[in-house]
Amino acid sequence: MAKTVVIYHSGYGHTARVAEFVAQGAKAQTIVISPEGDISEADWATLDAADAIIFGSPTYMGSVSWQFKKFADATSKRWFTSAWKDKVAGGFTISASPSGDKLSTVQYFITLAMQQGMIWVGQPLLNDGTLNRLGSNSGLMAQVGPTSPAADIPQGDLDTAKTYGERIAKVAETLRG
Ligand SMILES: Cc1cc2nc3c(=O)[nH]c(=O)nc-3n(C[C@H](O)[C@H](O)[C@H](O)COP(=O)(O)O)c2cc1C
Repeated sequence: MAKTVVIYHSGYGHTARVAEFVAQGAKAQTIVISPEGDISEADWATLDAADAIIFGSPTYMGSVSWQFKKFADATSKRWFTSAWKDKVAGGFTISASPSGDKLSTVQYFITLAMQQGMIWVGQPLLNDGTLNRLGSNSGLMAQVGPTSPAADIPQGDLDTAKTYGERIAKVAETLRG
């Protein structure tokens, strides 16, 4: 079975809740980027051994959090040896505003994946008002108001997250052959 890993940073628990559902769908192991923007050597080894990596970050000021960016910069060591080439990639974000410039965050994930020679998987679900409510096809987006706790993230967004995880795991399995 293909090995899928979800790696994310979450400042206040919202991204963590979405990550839970993505990981459930993908039957993935999760790695949490610390408040200092770090992961352990064992976590790096887990990522290196993965067939698929799914990136997650809240949208902060129209991009990934600085902790996620610190992790992304640290992946440059993998870039030098094309170590992550041909791994499957995906990404998810959450923000408070309906748009909130989440697309910039997803596009950053795509750039990171392309720099690493990975194979990006988008979000093909049509917006039916519940699933893919936000109508994002580039990657997974969720949204909940600025004063709402993670428990208030709409179930449709979480179901979409699960479906996205399932899709990435399926693509990874297919490519693995
Ligand atoms: C520093 C900071 C910057 C933020 N910038 C944005 C933003 O650009 N757009 C937006 O819609 N929400 C923004 N938010 C709201 C967060 O995206 C939102 O609360 C998200 O659910 C937080 O996820 P987390 O709990 O995983 O950190 C910002 C929040 C913080 C703390």
